[in-house]
Amino acid sequence: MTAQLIDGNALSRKIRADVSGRIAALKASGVEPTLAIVLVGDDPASQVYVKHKVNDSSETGLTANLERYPASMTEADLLARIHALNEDPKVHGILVQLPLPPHMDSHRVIEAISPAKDVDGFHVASAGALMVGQPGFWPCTPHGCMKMLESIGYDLRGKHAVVIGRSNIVGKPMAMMLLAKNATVTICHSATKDLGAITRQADVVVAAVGRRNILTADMVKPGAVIIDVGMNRKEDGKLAGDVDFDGVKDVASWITPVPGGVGPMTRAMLLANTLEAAERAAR
Ligand SMILES: NC(=O)C1=CN([C@@H]2O[C@H](COP(=O)(O)OP(=O)(O)OC[C@H]3O[C@@H](n4cnc5c(N)ncnc54)[C@H](OP(=O)(O)O)[C@@H]3O)[C@@H](O)[C@H]2O)C=CC1
Ligand SMILES: Nc1nc(=O)c2c([nH]1)NC[C@@H]1CN(c3ccc(C(=O)N[C@@H](CCC(=O)O)C(=O)O)cc3)C=[N+]21
Repeated sequence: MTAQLIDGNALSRKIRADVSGRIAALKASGVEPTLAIVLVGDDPASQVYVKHKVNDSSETGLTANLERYPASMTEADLLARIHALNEDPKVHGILVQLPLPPHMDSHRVIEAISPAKDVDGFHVASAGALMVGQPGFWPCTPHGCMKMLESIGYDLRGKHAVVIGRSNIVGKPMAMMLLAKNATVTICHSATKDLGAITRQADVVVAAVGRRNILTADMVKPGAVIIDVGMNRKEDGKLAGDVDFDGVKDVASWITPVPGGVGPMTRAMLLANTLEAAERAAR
């Protein structure tokens, strides 16, 4: 069996086109949807990601204001800047690129963002809203994964979904979203014993660890759907996910590639969340 590809580039293009149309409508009513992107320090990967986000924004008609600060910036100064952005009615979304320099407390920084502008969905209020099923911003990566499952018409009800990884920004919210769609959810992490015994029972596996080949063909039930969130650099500098793609594609029914899978979807959902923030502010 050879799995079909869930093409994140193609799906994100559709979502961006839809977002783009809604942005144009909002602009026609006099509102300029605006995202503030705050980058502290000079982490090379963060620079690349932020550049992507700025390009995505301008392509869809969103105004992205990139603010760059030196790694030496104090946490107090960053918090003051966030408070100013919270108060600024022209700014609808605030994204503070992670990781922050080690002398800063990321939790404290994220909690400073107004939940109404938390387009990353990282604030505790956003996490709580997701958990209890109230409206709020959903973290972009797991939300993008749900859109990918939706795009293949996959009905999660009663299915066993296994999430590998339990971070606050990917694994845990992913599990909540799958649960909300009536899947039976298992969350695995670094203390999980015999990961393969669990993943072999899965109808859907979401791998979000950050380690290559965490999921190999022998760990996959024939016909399973595989979502690969991982982003790793190979020795040759190329990107690879957490899944042994070449092996698993012969067992799975659907699989997401890396690159061109979850990554572009994460970026599309950021645009969608920012538009949503602007639409709410306009109401
Ligand atoms: N494509 C995209 O848009 C995005 C991709 N990513 C990528 O996704 C990956 C995960 O990101 P993130 O959630 O932030 O990472 P974290 O490092 O915060 O979390 C990794 C998780 O993997 C678990 N883990 C580690 N080793 C194992 C193991 N051997 N078996 C099972 N579980 C294990 C950890 O367990 P424990 O909790 O016990 O330590 C932890 O819960 C990374 O590669 C990251 O680059 C992230 C965000 C967006
Ligand atoms: N506040 C904050 N919000 C984030 O959402 C956030 C963050 N900080 N810090 C870092 C992680 C990582 N992340 C990615 C998003 C898209 C791709 C992506 O588009 N990847 C492309 C390839 C990009 C390339 O070529 O390097 C792909 O998979 O096809 C990757 C990684 C968002 N993150």
